[in-house]
Amino acid sequence: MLLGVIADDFTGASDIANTLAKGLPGSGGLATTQFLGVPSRPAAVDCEAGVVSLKSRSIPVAEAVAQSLAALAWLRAQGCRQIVFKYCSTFDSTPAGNIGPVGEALAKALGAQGVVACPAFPTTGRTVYRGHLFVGDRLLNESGLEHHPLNPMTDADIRRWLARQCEEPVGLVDWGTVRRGSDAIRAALAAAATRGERLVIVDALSDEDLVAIGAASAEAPLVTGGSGIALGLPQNFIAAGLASGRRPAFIGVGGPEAILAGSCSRATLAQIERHRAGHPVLPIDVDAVMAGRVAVADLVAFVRGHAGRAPLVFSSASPEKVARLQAAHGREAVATRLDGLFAETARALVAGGIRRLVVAGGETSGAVVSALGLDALAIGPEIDPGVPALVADGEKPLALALKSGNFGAEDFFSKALAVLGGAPARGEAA
Ligand SMILES: Nc1ncnc2c1ncn2[C@@H]1O[C@H](COP(=O)(O)OP(=O)(O)O)[C@@H](O)[C@H]1O
Ligand SMILES: O=C(O)[C@@H](O)C(=O)COP(=O)(O)O
Repeated sequence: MLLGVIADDFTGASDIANTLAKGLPGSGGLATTQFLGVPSRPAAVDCEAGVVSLKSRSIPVAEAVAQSLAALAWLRAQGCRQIVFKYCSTFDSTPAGNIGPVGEALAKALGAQGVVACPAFPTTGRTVYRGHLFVGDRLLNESGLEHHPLNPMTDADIRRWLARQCEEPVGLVDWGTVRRGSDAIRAALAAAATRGERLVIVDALSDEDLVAIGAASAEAPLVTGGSGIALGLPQNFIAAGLASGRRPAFIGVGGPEAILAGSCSRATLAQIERHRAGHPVLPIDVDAVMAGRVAVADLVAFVRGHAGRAPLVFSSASPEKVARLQAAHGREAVATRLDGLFAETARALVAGGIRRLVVAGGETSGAVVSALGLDALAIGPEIDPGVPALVADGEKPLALALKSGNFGAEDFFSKALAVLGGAPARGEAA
């Protein structure tokens, strides 16, 4: 394995796996596998990039650090020459962590200083300018992310936000330097390292900026960021003759389908509205769940009763409703209960024959995929930016889409089911 990624949630892991598998147009990507948790056995010999998916974004700092270091140890044992720490393009974290502590721990373990920290993902509207993160034309803290159920993002100055999580000074490479290209970026990172800056926010406004940052990082033991930070990395290995850039063929999976949504993001709410116009949907009554009046069997019965019509079950709700539910039942308690409900429902559905499963939400996807007991996923074509089709091999293959809350066009759900079934994806000839 050439490149190892430690991702702090499962949707984020498939997002960066997609970037690495795709590579740059014309030059190809790396043969990439998404692992679910730290594997207990070696990777296949033909795996060039391995993405270890953790569920470490919103857990206590010490646990996140320990899990990330365990992932690092496994990736190094597979021979990785470079490590990426993947976090959210909207920098989801609390002032207590976990991006800073995990980033610093990995950097110390690898002896790295002046480490890139760049969540930019311009295709989905995330850009970084003078250390401030924008979502579209809004600052992060006015983008809707300030209402996130677990990690409300209330400061767009991510250098300041990261510094609150870090023990060591946080640097900045501004866009004026980035636009001068990879040599200038490399020199600025080296200067940051000599000043004792362990993590360095790097501005990026476009894919060209990210490719330049990737080229500047060819020899870096560690880079950190959103999936955009991986845009230029496969090319470093291909240019060095270490990888071929060829992509394995994707074979879709037919059979019964279900959609589960626990994300409360704006994008997911809009996708639910679009889907409910033509398909059966079951909104979950969260108060009833908390009172024990709604259970797995109710959700499973709904999906089975609407087989073949792309049934959707969702707990997603507006910020006002989420705030009311959290005040009534407790933030953690609601999230734990709902994540558990989706996980058990998915397990029952797959045991009952579901072969195509779409899940919306990072925490939700982590809970679902963990419950399914899968250990590795092959990366298929991109459904929408940041969301690939995934296939778990086995006696009966299972096709999955794990959608980050904020990703995907309004017609995402039905499009995802079609691509999982083998229909042509974005940019592919019919
Ligand atoms: N109606 C609701 N009220 C409160 N919390 C909810 C509700 N629905 C889902 N949640 C919780 O909110 C969290 C959403 O996070 P996640 O699944 O990561 O979505 P996203 O990808 O949008 O961040 C989950 O832990 C989920 O259980
Ligand atoms: O970087 C991103 O935006 C995504 O890959 C991601 O991590 C999103 O997380 P969720 O919104 O929790 O799915």
